[in-house]
Amino acid sequence: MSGPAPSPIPLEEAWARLLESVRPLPAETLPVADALGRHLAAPLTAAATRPAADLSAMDGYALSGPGPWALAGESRCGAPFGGTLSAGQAVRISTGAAMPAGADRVLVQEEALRNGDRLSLAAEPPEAGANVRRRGIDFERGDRLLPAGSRLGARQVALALSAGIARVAVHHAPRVAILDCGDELVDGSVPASNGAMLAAMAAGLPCTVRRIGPVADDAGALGAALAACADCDLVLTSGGASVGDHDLVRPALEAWGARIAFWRVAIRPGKPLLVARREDTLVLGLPGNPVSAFVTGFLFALPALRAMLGAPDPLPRAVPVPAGADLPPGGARGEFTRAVLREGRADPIRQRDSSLLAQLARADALIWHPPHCAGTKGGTDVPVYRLENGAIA
Ligand SMILES: Nc1nc2c(c(=O)[nH]1)N[C@H]1C(S)=C(S)[C@@H](COP(=O)(O)OP(=O)(O)OC[C@H]3O[C@@H](n4cnc5c(N)ncnc54)[C@H](O)[C@@H]3O)O[C@H]1N2
Ligand code: MOO
Repeated sequence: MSGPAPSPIPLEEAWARLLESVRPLPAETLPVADALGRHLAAPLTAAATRPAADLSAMDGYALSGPGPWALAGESRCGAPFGGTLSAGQAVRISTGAAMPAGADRVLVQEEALRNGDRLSLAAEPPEAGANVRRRGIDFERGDRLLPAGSRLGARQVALALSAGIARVAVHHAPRVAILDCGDELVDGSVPASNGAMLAAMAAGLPCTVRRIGPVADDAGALGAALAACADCDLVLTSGGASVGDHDLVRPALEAWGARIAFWRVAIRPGKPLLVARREDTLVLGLPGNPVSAFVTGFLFALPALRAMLGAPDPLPRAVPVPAGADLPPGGARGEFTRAVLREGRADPIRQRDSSLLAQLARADALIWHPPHCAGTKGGTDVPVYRLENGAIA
């Protein structure tokens, strides 16, 4: 790609082209507890039935037939009652303990009158099946529990372990390199905060991160830094992505043999975003302005990582939230306005300069204002991306 800078492409097109450029990484098999945050490479199928037997849902007495009853023993978790009850017999039972053969209901202990080994009712008799969890009501062995692509969070880890699954096939964790680019970062006159910020954003996902640089605005230095990233799945650069004389990321990528998928997106902040691929390495050239680096990291780098991890739906999701104030009509670029969520509204932050970290740090959402949209009255629902969790539930 050479000559004048191309026209920025719409956000939706940029997202589509990004997702075309990313494939889930190959699968590996891991112990379930080590697979936290990974996405399944194959469906999860129950290897056991849960509950494995009929269980009591309450502490009380398992009953056989009408009362009064004679106590015949106890069923505890891990120590079930071995015999079979006949009508007029009961056993003391704990929550989660196996129902004895011959019993069909549980009387909760608060509704029982006990006199030695004799048991009678203090209230209405329980109906047949009362307070019993039937075998297999959660799932049966062989049931399809989760489809391929599901993310293993805390609840899914618990489900897999409960279903008797010790190891799972998941997509590999991406290897990420993060490069800070700019002479002012090398000489220390500007702290290289973008790299640390992007590494912190990536840390919410399973991946390994290598920080490189700061790298000088110099074709040789950039080329050497990129060459050190050839084994990575994702390379994030920040800075040097625009059109100035010292914005060398694009030519350095081309010299390295990368193919540019697109450069420049019609969003503010974040217009200079560049996406390229070299063999199995995806490169996202993020703009240097800190808010631009954050917004493009949020909108493109986190989704790219999620897609590599095998997420079927890796893009952030907007939710409708009433705008806390009037918003002006949209321009040629769609605008991601930093906002503070307060009392169910998204209060826009007025300052738009993409270098302002103090405003970014107090924001907890982005309001999306599409290109050329009409002005919006305060109180009207607008699409809002929550910043926590990368806007993924
Ligand atoms: N003539 C034009 N100029 C600019 C355009 C344009 O279209 N035409 N686009 C503007 C937009 S929009 C953005 S955003 C910036 C992005 O520029 P670069 O990606 O080339 O970034 P730099 O020029 O290298 O740096 C910009 C700014 O950010 C600071 N920076 C850079 N890296 C870091 C880092 N790792 N940590 C903290 N801060 C960093 C750098 O010191 C600069 O202040 O271009 C506009 N210009
Ligand atoms: O797009 Mo730049 O990111 O506006 O400042």
